[in-house]
Order: sequence, then C-alpha cells, then structure tokens
Amino acid sequence: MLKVEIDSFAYSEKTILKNVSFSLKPGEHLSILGESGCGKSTLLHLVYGLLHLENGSIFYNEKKLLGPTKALIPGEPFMKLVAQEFNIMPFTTVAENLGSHLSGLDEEKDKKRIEQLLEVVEMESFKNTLVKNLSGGQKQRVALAKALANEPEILLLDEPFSNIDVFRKNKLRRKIFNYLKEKNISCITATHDNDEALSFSDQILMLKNGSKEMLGTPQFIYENVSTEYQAGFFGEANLLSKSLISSEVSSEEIIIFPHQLKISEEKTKLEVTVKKCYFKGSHYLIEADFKGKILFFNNAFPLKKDEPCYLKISETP
Ligand SMILES: Nc1ncnc2c1ncn2[C@@H]1O[C@H](COP(=O)(O)OP(=O)(O)OP(=O)(O)O)[C@@H](O)[C@H]1O
Repeated sequence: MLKVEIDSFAYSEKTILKNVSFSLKPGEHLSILGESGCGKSTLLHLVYGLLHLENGSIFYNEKKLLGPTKALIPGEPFMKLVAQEFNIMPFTTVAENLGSHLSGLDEEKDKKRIEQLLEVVEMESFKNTLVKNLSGGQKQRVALAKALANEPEILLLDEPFSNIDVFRKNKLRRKIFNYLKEKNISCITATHDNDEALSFSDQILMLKNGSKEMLGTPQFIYENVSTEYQAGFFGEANLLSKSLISSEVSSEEIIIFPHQLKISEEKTKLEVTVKKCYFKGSHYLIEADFKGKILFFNNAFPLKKDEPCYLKISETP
C-alpha cells in the first residue's frame, strides 16, 4: 500500500502543494484531476522520488521512501513514471527500445515479452521503425510499453493519452487499464480528462491551487460537486439557487448539470430564452438566458433562437 502525506512542497518560496494526502492499495487506480499548473506533475515527481519532500512523508508497504537526497539513482525501482517529456531513445527501433528494459538473459523470453508489450499498446506494425520517425502519439505508446516492460508495482502516468487521437484513445485506455488490473499494478494518472477519470479510476483526487479539493470514488465526486470549479471538470454546469427548482425557500446554491434540466409544459420559476443550440450527436446542448445569466440544458431537438421556455428538474440532483 502506498501512503502519501504532503504537508507542503515548494520549489522555491511559493508553495505548490499543501495538505494533500491519499493512499493507494495494490491494483488500485487513482486519477489526479486539476487545472493546468495546479501541481499534478509535481505530485507525481514527489511520489516517484525525483523531488525531495521536506514537509510530509511517503510510505510504501511500511517503508519510508527517502527521495533524491538519499538515493543514488533518483526514482524508486518498483515504480515507473511516464512523464510528459517521455524518455525514449530516438535512434533505435521500437523493439530495441523495449528490449533495453528487459533482462537480456533469455532472448526467446524477451522476444515474446516485446511482442506482448507491442500488442498492449497496439504498435505491432512499428516494431522495426526508428523511434525518431514516429508521431507524438506513437512515441507516447512506446513510452507506455517501456514503463510496463518490467511489470512495476506502481505506474505513474502524466497525461498518458494526451497525444493520442480519440479513435484510438478509447480502445487503448480500456486495454491498458484492464492490463494493469489484471497484473495488479497500482496506477496514478495526472489528467485533465474527466471521462478518463470517471470511467477508469477507483479514486479521484481533485486538486485546486495545489490543495486537495475532493477525494473519493468517481461516483462520489460526480454526485457531490458543489462549486463551479468542481463542476467545471464535467462539462457545462449551472449554479442555481435551490429555491428556483424546488418548493423549498432557500438561499443555498447548487450545481445542476444540463442533463438534469428539461422543458416543462407548465409555468415554472425558471423561465429562459434560447440563445444557441450546439449539436452533441445524441442530443443538443441549449444555451439560454435566465435573467441575464447563461444557463445550459439538454434537449432532444434544436430550439429556435429567442424562443421562451420553462425548465424543470428532470431528475433529483
Ligand atoms: N522545476 C520547477 N521549478 C519551479 N517551479 C516549477 C517547476 N516545475 C513546475 N513548477 C511550477 O509548479 C506549479 C505546478 O506545476 P505542475 O507542472 O506540477 O502542474 P500541472 O498541474 O502538472 O500542470 P499541467 O496540467 O499544465 O501539466 C506551476 O506553477 C509551475 O510553474
């Protein structure tokens, strides 16, 4: 079990991370979700042991990880980090890159392992291609395969699919995260991608300005968003007074997602005017004006600009 407790961390004067703690069981997947610059990569680098943590501690199976000041080679041997600037050798082939991380003692065994790794990242046909001739997304897949070569106990992935097209990304994510579960490899991913965090992780750690904003299962996080920052990770969201959508008299404001609102045949307190319609494939996202404030809701078909309509809650928020 990995146990991370960061009281504070700074590169120089400015504190980058403050009061961030979590633990991770074998085979568990934690996604770190946060806006750009909030400290996601820094957190991964601290866990991996590239940065020294003065205020806090990181334990793995009761052993305290000492960080770069005490280790001869930075980075823990049972962990692998796939950083944003991936470390692959440009003038060797894909297969040679993967082979460089295997034992070299049993040629047949290594060959089989290389085939298996290439299959996991769907790079079989690039086996003999020089890495320098690959696209950004292909290099990212080689870096992933290389990190898996020695079956680490913990894999740290910094924006692992950022260069990979949507078509391949979905399949590849399913394949890699299923592979990690099968092998009981724990995984921490830094991501901006809410879909990835919701679909694949066991826990989500949401950061805001380097501090823990929320921590819990994807279901817990989604059902408990209460601020615009938190909701912002899950698409358009509306911050509405509770009294507008219920009979309750309350000054409390709550987050309502577009799919939680629908058109009402009867008059309601939410009288809006349609401004724009965005086609989303399965539905339309309607942008509307409510007393000078922008509000979003989903509808099965487009609506005319300036059309007035009433909205109600389509499910309990
Ligand atoms: N080596 C460094 N020295 C000083 N400051 C740094 C260093 N690396 C990062 N920072 C600063 O620390 C803060 C957090 O950076 P970090 O890269 O951890 O954010 P991030 O959440 O991973 O961002 P992104 O999503 O854009 O990759 C930023 O303000 C950044 O400028």
